[in-house]
Amino acid sequence: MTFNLFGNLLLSRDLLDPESKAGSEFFDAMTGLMEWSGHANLADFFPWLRRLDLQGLRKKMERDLGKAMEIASKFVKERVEDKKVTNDSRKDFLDVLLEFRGSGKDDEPDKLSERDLNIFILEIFMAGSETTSSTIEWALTELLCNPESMIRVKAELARVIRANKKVEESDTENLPFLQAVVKETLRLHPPIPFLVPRRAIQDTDFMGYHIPKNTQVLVNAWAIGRDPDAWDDPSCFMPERFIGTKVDYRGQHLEFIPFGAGRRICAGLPLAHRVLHLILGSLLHHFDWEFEANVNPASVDRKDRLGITVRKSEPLMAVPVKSNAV
Ligand code: HEM
Repeated sequence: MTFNLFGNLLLSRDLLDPESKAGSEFFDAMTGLMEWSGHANLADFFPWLRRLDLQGLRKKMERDLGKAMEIASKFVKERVEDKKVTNDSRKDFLDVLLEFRGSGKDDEPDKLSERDLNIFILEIFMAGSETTSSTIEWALTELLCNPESMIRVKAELARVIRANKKVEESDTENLPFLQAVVKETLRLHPPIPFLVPRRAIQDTDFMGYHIPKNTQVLVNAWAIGRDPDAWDDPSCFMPERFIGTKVDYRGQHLEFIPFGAGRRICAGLPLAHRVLHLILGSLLHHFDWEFEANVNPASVDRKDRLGITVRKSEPLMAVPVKSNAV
């Protein structure tokens, strides 16, 4: 669902249209890219193995990256041709990239090269789609395992969203418990648990540790979100812990950094904030949810799977039932 959402936002394309061969090939190549780029690689521990590519990861990356770049490039070329013959005033993200004009001085180009355009497109899909869908999957899993929170969030939606109405972006500010559910999900299940790796640019002494120049440093946002010095009952799903506090994920509260903090904080945070509440709110408002037969809170799989993002190891199989509230 989020892949399709970004397809529409970036390219005005329905990428999961079963009729679209390019859409499904692009989806497969991007899914592969996300899988291989997050896979544990022996060469990271034993750099002399790099040339051998024992796990075949480089080969698979090159194959899927090549395919994804080729399809993205086709989408861009089609748009450039379309713009010559149509007078469509609608603007999506690709139009904005195509119309970008820089100073051409220092490091700023006068316009984006075809390669940069393709990389922008791939980066947004990689950074935005799995992170968002994994958060929604975990939120539903936690709510199904914690029926009191499920009842409370659905009651809030039924009260705030008028009958027969859809959830709108502008409703989010009136849904404090839904916001608390999203925060609590990201506290327990940050999709990028070690953020993006940093490299020390000089020898550094920090809190009694010596960090030599060029050391790769990982920030463990997962452990920070479960630190018992910062959180009561850290492993329990309790959205109400955020009610009445100002703690949020915009990089000001360092005990809670699922989007990172500082100058490299997630560039898509404002979009993710909107999309997460809109999708989760809509799914909860319009449907009641149940586990599939033979699954219950005690038996549901709660393991993580490592890729470029961390997501549920076994996909959640939940059953939607049309809600009586709407
Ligand atoms: C639940 C949703 C998301 C989460 C949890 C998330 C999390 C993150 C994290 C942890 C980082 C690295 C920050 C750091 O190392 O300090 C990051 C970077 C980034 N994210 Fe997100 N992200 C999400 C959604 C999105 C979306 C929807 C987009 C774009 C449409 C996006 C675009 C980016 C980009 C471009 C970067 C790189 C920024 C840079 O290096 O300057 N993200 N994100």
